[in-house]
Amino acid sequence: IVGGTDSSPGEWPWQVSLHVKLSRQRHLCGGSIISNQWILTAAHCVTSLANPNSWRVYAGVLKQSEINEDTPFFKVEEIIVHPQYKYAQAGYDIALMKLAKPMNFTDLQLPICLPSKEDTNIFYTDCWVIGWGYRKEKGRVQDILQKAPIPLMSTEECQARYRKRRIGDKVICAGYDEGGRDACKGDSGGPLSCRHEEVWYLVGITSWGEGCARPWQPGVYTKVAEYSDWILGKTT
Ligand SMILES: Cc1c(O)cccc1C(=O)Nc1cccc2ccc(C(=N)N)cc12
Repeated sequence: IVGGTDSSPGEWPWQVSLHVKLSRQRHLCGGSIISNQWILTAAHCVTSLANPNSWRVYAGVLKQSEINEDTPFFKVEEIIVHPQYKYAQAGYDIALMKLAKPMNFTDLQLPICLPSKEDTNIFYTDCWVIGWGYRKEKGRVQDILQKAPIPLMSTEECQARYRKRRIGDKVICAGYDEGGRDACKGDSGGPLSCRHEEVWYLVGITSWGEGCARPWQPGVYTKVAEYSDWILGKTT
């Protein structure tokens, strides 16, 4: 996250850290708890490593430094990538991870609500992007989970800023024209969370952007409301 601040314990209980363990282990992406056995993330996070056994899901953590060989994690039983995904900029950047065992919910690990597909007309005004990603383009993974408030942008405004790209209706953009606050590499797969009438909704999944926090280059997020049928079809 560029231009963010430290989160507090339990502030974002649906945020998970997705680690890959090969010879070494490291944080690759964020993800969101949507039920006791399912994590929603970005397809571009998992296509690099489709083998479920290489992944470790850490829930209820605030700092990466909390994670060591003794820290409990969830194994992944199954990874489902959207069938139309090719690469992030082309959309469909969404994937599901099924945990090998259902998790117990605690104050530090809880699910976030999915928006209903009809809610495409709610205008969210209290949205935040979170993650352990870079604080600048040539950065590195951060220790303390960062948060930043980000205003949503209309598809027309977003298309006007990304003239060389096709900004479809299955993505949602968020950012500041003056730049300075945005998601970045390492935040991918994490939630764009919006609070509406005291309830938090998973409005977007961090997907891509031209650089990070550049003026006139907003962040592009998978619009979760457009995938509720797909998600429910795969998880129920
Ligand atoms: C290509 C690249 C890097 O190599 C390092 C850092 C950023 C980038 C980059 O251009 N964009 C990005 C690469 C990977 C994930 C990203 C996630 C979010 C955003 C965002 N701005 N909301 C930009 C990303």
